[in-house]
Amino acid sequence: MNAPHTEASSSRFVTITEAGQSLRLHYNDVGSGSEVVVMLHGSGPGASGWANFHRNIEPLVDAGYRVILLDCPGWSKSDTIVSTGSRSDLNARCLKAVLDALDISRVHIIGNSMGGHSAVGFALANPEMVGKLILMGGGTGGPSALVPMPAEGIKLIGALYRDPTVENLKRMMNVFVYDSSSLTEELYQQRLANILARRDHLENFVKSAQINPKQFSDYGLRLPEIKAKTLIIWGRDDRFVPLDIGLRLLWGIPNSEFHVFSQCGHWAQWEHAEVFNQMVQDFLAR
Ligand SMILES: O=C(O)/C=C/C(=O)/C=C/C=C(\O)C(=O)O
Repeated sequence: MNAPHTEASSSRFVTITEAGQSLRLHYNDVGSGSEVVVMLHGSGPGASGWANFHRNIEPLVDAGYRVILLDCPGWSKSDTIVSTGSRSDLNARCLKAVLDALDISRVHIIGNSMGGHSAVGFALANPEMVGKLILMGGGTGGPSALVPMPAEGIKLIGALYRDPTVENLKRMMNVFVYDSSSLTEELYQQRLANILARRDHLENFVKSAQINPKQFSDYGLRLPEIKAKTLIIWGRDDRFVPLDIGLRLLWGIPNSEFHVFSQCGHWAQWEHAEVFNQMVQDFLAR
């Protein structure tokens, strides 16, 4: 039996140029299939590709895919940045530069929250490079028709960025998932360590939001341009990016379908990992 892949054994760096500035970005590269799946993480403090998707990597690698988890600028071991424009477009440009550097011309993308916004930004800018899209709890910024914005979870993320204490982390994580009893002390400590390891990321996130509070583009009017088959997945109980944003994606993206988990918050790929993994494999294989 093969040894399981680890964060350390799959850890890689690549240097790209973004707006004339050199950026060293971290990614994990797992598996060796000819079809590539990129996973893009969310915007919470301490998030990373590995932290967001560790329950989803192995099944896809076992199914024959190469999985690339990009840590966006401003997260984890990637260089820090102040984002003054659209962070979704910034991440999309960085992903394009990374794929060019790795000589990869076509990918499927799984995006979680900010990662979903960035995946849509990438698909709009580089339609010929996208096979299929899987968007969870994200895909466009812009208003909810039902829930006052910013949603309660997003306000708690802001508080944690400004004041990174274990109390604020627990307050945020408590509304992050449907069943907070599934969150272990080990998970909290790991996440807090990730957060405190990069104070520069925290400061720059706060600075970015002060300069431009609308970090995530509203792609609403451009969604019909997306030709890629798209699977939209949401938690019914998402208190960060409300469910009706998923409906906006379904209305806008011509070739899309929508799956909603009950008893699920903002982390469908973690909270319902087994069903999620099977659904993703079936969708990619269709
Ligand atoms: O404000 C938005 O639209 C997006 C919010 C996020 O991307 C939040 C994501 C949080 C995580 O994925 C996390 O692991 O903390």
